[in-house]
Amino acid sequence: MPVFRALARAAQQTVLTPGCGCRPLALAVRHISFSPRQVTSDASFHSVSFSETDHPKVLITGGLGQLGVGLAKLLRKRFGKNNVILSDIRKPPSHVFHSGMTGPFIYSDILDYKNLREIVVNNRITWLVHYSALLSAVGEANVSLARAVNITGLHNILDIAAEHGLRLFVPSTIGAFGPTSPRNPTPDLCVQRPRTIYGVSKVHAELMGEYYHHKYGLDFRCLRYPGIISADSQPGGGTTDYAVAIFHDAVKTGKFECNLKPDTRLPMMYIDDCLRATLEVMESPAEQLSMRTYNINAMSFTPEELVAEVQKQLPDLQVTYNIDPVRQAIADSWPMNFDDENARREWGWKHEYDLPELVTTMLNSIGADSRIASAN
Ligand SMILES: NC(=O)c1ccc[n+]([C@@H]2O[C@H](COP(=O)([O-])OP(=O)(O)OC[C@H]3O[C@@H](n4cnc5c(N)ncnc54)[C@H](O)[C@@H]3O)[C@@H](O)[C@H]2O)c1
Ligand SMILES: C[C@@H](O)[C@H](N)C(=O)O
Repeated sequence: MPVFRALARAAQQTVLTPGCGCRPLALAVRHISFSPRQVTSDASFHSVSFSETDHPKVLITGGLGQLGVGLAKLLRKRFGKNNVILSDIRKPPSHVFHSGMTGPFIYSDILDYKNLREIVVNNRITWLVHYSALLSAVGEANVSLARAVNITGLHNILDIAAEHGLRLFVPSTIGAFGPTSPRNPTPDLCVQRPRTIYGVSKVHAELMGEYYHHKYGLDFRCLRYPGIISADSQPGGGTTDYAVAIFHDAVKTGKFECNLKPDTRLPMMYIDDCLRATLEVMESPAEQLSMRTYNINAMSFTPEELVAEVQKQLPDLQVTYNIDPVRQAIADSWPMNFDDENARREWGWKHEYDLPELVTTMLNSIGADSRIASAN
């Protein structure tokens, strides 16, 4: 048996404790002995091949967060509902779980390497969208968990993707930049010295993905998302969450308490643009991509500019400010405007929602939802 297959087999026997990610020795053994390039170049090991015309079989990790269900919906429309598997460690709401309506959901902890591999093999996965993460504010409140999920979890994902020849999407963020980066605008390539565990883990993800691409040929693709604004799903504990909360509070109570200063400028995007960008970069021919990590942007605003736009439609909205020092310090270190000209030029990125369009869409959607709720 060739040495690399013996090593790969030994690697397969390394089982990580679910939810723990704290067995450095086991990890070290796997990472020293396991070489994705050797395994993927072994045709008998990497036995399943797909023709160009096959639909991808997609696994989304961390799929019950703000973005995953929306992405699954978009991809299922495109590739068929059974070709997109949503996974998470949380219990799915019934409309997500009942596959007759939507598509498959399974439990998957990204810290459990063996379970991840089983899912990829048993379902013949070809694309992996890795959404599991702890966001900026939650990460600062629980650094060791953020380190495990965002860094150890990413290592598992990279190895699985390289081992099975997957196309891998990992989102990065405006939070991958820090106070020494140019902030207005922030280009794709510049100093990246973030001051949060979230930002550090995302720079690590960008660099590891690019390294695996160059060293092992991994088809790694990454977009740095701005703050994402959605009506149907709640944000998971980030610095930009205020820009979602304002719409719900404005419709339900007519009052909003903002946790960032009125002049804090951050790049933002409506969820439909974000998910479409993700599909577009995943479908782009490799020769169109001169880089593996791109900034994308749509708009940039401050709380007071957002409030003014919402008040055009809800003039009675009352806003107060009660600053959260943790979130404010994070926001003050992040880009104010994002330069995404490489994405626009190379693979045709174009946003559809600007600030007025965003506000109208959010208020219509939340207003309609609450009218339906009160009628019921
Ligand atoms: N939402 C945004 O504004 C935004 C902006 C930039 C980048 N991103 C990135 O996009 C991705 C998705 O973001 P989101 O807003 O949906 O995040 P979210 O916090 O709403 O959801 C993350 C999901 O990860 C899951 N998760 C946590 N630990 C896990 C584990 N051990 N195994 C499997 N799943 C686990 C959680 O249960 C949760 O459902 C993240 O990587 C995030 O960094 C999001
Ligand atoms: C910007 C993004 O990464 C996330 N919404 C956060 O604030 O943490």
